[in-house]
Amino acid sequence: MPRGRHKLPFSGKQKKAQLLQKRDRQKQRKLRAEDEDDGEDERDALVVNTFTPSLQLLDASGDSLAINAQKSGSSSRDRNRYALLFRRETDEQLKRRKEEAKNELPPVDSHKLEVQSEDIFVLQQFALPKRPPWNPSMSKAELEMHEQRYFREYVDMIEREYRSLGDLGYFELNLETWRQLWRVLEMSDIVLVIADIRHPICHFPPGLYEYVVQELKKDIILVLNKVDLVCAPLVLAWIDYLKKKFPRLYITPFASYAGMKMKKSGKNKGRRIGKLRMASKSAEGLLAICEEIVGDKVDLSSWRKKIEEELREEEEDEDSTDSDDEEFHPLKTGTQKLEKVDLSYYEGQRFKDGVLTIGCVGHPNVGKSSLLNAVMGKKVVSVSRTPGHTKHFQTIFLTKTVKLCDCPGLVFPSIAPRPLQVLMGCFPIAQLREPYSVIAFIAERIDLPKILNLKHPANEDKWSAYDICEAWALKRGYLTAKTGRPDVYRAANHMLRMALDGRTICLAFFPPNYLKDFSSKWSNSEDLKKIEYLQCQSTFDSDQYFDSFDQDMVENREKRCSSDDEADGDDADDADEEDTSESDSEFGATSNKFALLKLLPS
Ligand SMILES: Nc1nc2c(ncn2[C@@H]2O[C@H](COP(=O)(O)OP(=O)(O)OP(=O)(O)O)[C@@H](O)[C@H]2O)c(=O)[nH]1
Repeated sequence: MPRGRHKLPFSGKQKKAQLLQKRDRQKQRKLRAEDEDDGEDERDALVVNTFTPSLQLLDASGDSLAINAQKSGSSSRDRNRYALLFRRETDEQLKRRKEEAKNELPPVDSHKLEVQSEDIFVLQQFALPKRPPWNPSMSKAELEMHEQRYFREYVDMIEREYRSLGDLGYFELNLETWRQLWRVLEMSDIVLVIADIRHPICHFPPGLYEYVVQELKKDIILVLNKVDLVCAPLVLAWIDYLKKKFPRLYITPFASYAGMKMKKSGKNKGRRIGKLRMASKSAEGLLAICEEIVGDKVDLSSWRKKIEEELREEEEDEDSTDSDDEEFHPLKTGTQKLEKVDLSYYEGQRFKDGVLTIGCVGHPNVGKSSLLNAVMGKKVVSVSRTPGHTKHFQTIFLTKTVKLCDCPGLVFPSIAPRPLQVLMGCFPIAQLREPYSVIAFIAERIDLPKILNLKHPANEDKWSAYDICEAWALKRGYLTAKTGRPDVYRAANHMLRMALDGRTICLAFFPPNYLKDFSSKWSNSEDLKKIEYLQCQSTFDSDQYFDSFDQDMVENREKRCSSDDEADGDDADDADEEDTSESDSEFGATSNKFALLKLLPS
């Protein structure tokens, strides 16, 4: 036992009392989850109570909502300060949305999936609060006051300006988190914006691009992550759209889990089973862009060596039957050849000490931490399904000359509809008070009853979001303990987690004209193979996927979910559990049927 720590005497009676209390707490928690309304109230009370003085800056109106706040302990470092913080919705808004979820859904319309940047981001000049000017003579307290005043004005202005433009979505109200972004932007030589390929433009504020390129005069790379979740033509279409729209942007597709799942037998035997390994092909694409940007200013040979070693190892693992595989060259997605930007003004500080600093920024849950792990080839930062998991920026040396910096996710102001923001991972599902409108949002765009093979609870043809939840609750056997009715809240929650995960329910958006140009432009493109290679790296087994195309996939998923459920529990906190590298490994193979079959949503 460490010196100075003595075990306190603890009687059997006390132990019994403690166990009874624990059981009581568990019972209460279960009841709350069963009772929809009570559960929601409790969740709100919980998060609001965790406010700390540092967050009360924005809480004067009493309608802010802190997400993922940790309980303050006696520790002097208060972790609450890094909680996601959003404006709370009113009870009327929630009530109205709940009622609307009972309305009949319109027919599924694939054209609703085509979106452009302007649909989401307006008022580019206010894309983010920029660090206000300061000078070294300011004291720490003065600086903080100055930043707080500036930030309060920024928030007021955003709310004022957006009022006439449409519904302002959730956006980050926690100054501490924006400070983290400022710090990462300042220290980075290259800014890596990570976006989820299912809705890339929703994760990429044009104002951030302008700020980094024009004001900070730094290079910016957009990483389209999770490409294993969508079909390859869609990845190409997004790259094309984004390149045209943002000429100075470098873009690279990425699959953080491409190298994760290792087979125990067959073609990949000998792999490090269940362990995370480098997403080498994706990392190679990223390296190629960094080499183009830094030229001879930083020696990136150690990074290249690391990737080549990994590739060699992979090659050795490959069976001779793979010899017909084409040689892989990363997709060239550099910027259009434009004049080089004048970098002289910060050239002195650039690549400090011969080190390239790459800052990973982006919305919560887009996979920033996973990308870091995938580039490193091992688990160096923790990953979670719950948005807002990363609370403080972290730096990691990839090699002696390359430093990676993981910034906490934060939500930029936009007019993205709130249900979409939930699906983008900006708002933790466990904290939702009203999940039905998000189900409606999905069901208006993809055929949920068909995907989940649902039977209408009243044997009708027309569905409402509520019917879908009820049908899923019945299918899964989710019943409330009190009344034995279908537990629609729990069913909705479960479906939303599947949608976030993206394998069974995958709502992916398209760039303008994608549907029109699909056959002529995207489905036959020569670059498709390069994307497919990333998607299927190491583990692709076509038989496996084509055979299991039908309902099996949903059924298998369901089976896995039922066993998950015991671990999941009904409690909102469950979503906070960290994904272990073991559980992540299930992403190894591309498991979205649409991704592999190049299907369009029906
Ligand atoms: N299918 C798939 N899922 C991924 C990929 N990368 C990340 N994910 C999943 O996305 C979720 C979020 O990943 P994180 O790496 O924690 O995301 P983050 O951006 O660091 O999140 P914050 O901590 O909220 O800022 C996790 O459930 C990951 O398993 C990928 O390439 N493919």
